[in-house]
Amino acid sequence: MTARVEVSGVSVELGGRPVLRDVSLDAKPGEVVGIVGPNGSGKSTLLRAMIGILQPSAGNVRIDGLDVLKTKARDRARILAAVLQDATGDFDLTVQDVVMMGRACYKKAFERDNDRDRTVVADALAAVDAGDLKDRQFAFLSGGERQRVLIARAIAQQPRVLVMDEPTNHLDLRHQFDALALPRKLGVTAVIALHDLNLAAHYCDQLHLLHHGSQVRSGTPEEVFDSATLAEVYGVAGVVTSHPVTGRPHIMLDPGETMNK
Ligand SMILES: Nc1ncnc2c1ncn2[C@@H]1O[C@H](COP(=O)(O)OP(=O)(O)OP(=O)(O)O)[C@@H](O)[C@H]1O
Repeated sequence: MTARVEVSGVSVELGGRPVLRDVSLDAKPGEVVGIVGPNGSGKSTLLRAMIGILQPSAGNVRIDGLDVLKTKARDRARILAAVLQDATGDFDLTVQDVVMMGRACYKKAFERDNDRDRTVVADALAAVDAGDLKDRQFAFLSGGERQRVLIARAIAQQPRVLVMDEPTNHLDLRHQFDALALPRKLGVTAVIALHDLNLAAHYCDQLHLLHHGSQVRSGTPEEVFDSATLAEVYGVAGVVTSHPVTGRPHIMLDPGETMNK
């Protein structure tokens, strides 16, 4: 099941300072939306505001018309799941237990896990190629293994919308591709913060480029990326070409030519 996501005029102040100003996006059901921008531009803040961890000073977030920020956490968790940056936690739990936490939003307090929960958890682990990790202690996993398990926990919520902050962190190449292909495979709408602009261009239907908390470009990858924008926002020299195999926009950077030289 999938959903429309509408972010309208969201602004956030942190420590008495505006860190996000008037950000809007509209994702049609099943779309993959990328949030890009340099360090500190407000990507994580936007995602945190979208999932109700941060209270925006203005604006609202709607999923199929439902005001996410006014929805009870438990109801919200059935609709929207998140994988946040380095939310590794030092759980003294097995991998299966951690992923089972994703089922909590469907249960009453102290309700036992049932066969359906176990099937959903096994499927979620298989979706991130982590089935063989299920009995391992979460705390002793490698960074990439942990990241995949946390993605599995989000999948186990069976959400309509998946919000992911740098999901490719710690992942090897194949698992990066798998993680970004996952929303389409599951048929959910996704909003994903990404640093790798080529991955963003490949996997996202629409991109929103943040700079100093403002939304400076929005549109398809073709519309958002050009040499002038790379120079202005990232301070790097590069050309935007077409990927010879996929035909998607592909950025070729000249690392020797940063604008800070
Ligand atoms: N609790 C806070 N109090 C004050 N300022 C904060 C707080 N949390 C974040 N900020 C600031 O808000 C700005 C946006 O941070 P945010 O984490 O959203 O950026 P980002 O685009 O996700 O960056 P990165 O690419 O480094 O992950 C930064 O300048 C950051 O220092």
